[in-house]
Amino acid sequence: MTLHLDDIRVRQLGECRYDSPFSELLSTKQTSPHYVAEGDRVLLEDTVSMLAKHGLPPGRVPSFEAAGPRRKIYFDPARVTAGIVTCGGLCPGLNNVIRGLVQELSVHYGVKRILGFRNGLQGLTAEHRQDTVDLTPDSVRDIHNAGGTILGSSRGGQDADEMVDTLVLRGVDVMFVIGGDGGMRAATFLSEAIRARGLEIAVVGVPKTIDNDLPFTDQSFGFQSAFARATDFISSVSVEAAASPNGVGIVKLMGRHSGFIASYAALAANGADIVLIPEVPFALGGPDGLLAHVEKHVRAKGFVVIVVAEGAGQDLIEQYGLPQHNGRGTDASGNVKLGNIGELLKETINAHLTAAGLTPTMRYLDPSYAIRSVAANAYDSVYCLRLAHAAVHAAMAGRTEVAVARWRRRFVHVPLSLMTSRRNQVDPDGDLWMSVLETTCQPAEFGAAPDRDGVRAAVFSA
Ligand SMILES: Nc1ncnc2c1ncn2[C@@H]1O[C@H](COP(=O)(O)OP(=O)(O)OP(=O)(O)O)[C@@H](O)[C@H]1O
Ligand SMILES: O=P(O)(O)OC[C@H]1O[C@](O)(CO)[C@@H](O)[C@@H]1O
Ligand SMILES: [Mg+2]
Repeated sequence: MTLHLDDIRVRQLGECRYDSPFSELLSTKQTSPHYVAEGDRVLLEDTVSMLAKHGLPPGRVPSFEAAGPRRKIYFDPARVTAGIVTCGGLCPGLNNVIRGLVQELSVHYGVKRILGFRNGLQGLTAEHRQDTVDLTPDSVRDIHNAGGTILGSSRGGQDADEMVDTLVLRGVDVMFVIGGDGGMRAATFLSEAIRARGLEIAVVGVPKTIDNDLPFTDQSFGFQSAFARATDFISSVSVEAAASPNGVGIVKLMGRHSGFIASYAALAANGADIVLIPEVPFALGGPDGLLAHVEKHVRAKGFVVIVVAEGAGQDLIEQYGLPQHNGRGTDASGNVKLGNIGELLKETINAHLTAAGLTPTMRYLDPSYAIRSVAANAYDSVYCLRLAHAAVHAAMAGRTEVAVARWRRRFVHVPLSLMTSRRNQVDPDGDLWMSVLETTCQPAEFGAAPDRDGVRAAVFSA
């Protein structure tokens, strides 16, 4: 996907006429290696060859608006009501973001009224719109020590116009939507409905997802905490497998379409022999297939450790005739329900090794929600706080239809439409997957996987 400068421009509600509480602090600031001045921009691409390909002068090269406080702001803080909602699956750091938003809005900008909408976007429906929580620095003081979200979250569709009615009826001027790809999509539709009515309500997204499947952000918040927890399960399974006759350790980790958690956790544990992700199709049978490799490991060292992302090998489930493990339909948000690749691996490996005279000891763990319900670690806590600060600055400066993100280590404004324009996935030709291959010593491909080219084309055409 080729992006041009105009695709990356951020919408602004109007001229910034009020002095920002940060104007004095900003008076001497200019771009340095550690700061991007508000008039400067952050490059989309970061290699010489990618920049050269544009053949454009620096001012025309695709770049993001820098996040951060402005000298002048759009809203008069004394008259602002802010709204906050968390939606989709849980993610470490949701409470940290809520706390950061509330503190920044109250303490620095002097915003008096902050409404927390409950249970995701459901909280913005007509039925639930009055059931809000008043958020104050006192009420959020200790929430960052816990996982989950004090506001609750949910999946399921809502009508954009009904949500706009809620914002109008509750007097919300700036709305913060903390969500994943679905949440960012919903925020986009909400913004469009606001624009269609000519309302001056800023919508700012804070992208979250443990899957790290959102584009234009180095890593989504909570991802590090989640994969750190996942690492513990790989270590446990490795210990068990190594101590068992013909031990087979399998850990199935979240990651519907993107194998980042499986890849990073496997690198962190540095004990996996095989990592399977949705982006790299694989074959089970045949001389180079997965089963033959599993057997090789068990014969050579007595055990094998496999880390599998839940979205890996979905094409195999039907093919291997295990209908009980097939996915069925979609969830309330329209996300595809996946088949259980962990169960398929367990059954086929068990059958294969038994037939080969190596009756296995199966050690299978599916930590599932255990990795995303944890509190944010120290890294994510800092990250969440800084994202929250950036989101408040953006909203108060009248930026809208925008998400805040960290891009190439700088905080930037990304148009919401870009946040949902494609999915972030592990590139089988990229350096992360290369590190996985270097670490596990697994082959680049297991056998002649069905539709390898089709899967790759669909994933990496973006
Ligand atoms: N295309 C869409 N249009 C309008 N609303 C949507 C759309 N997709 C998702 N949403 C809404 O956004 C909310 C969150 O979406 P979803 O449940 O997919 O989680 P998410 O934000 O993608 O987070 P995660 O993937 O981390 O669990 C849901 O309430 C859902 O109805
Ligand atoms: O059961 P739920 O809440 O739909 O969550 C499961 C899904 O959510 C995700 O963690 C994304 O939030 C996926 O990796 C996972 O499949
Ligand atoms: Mg999602």
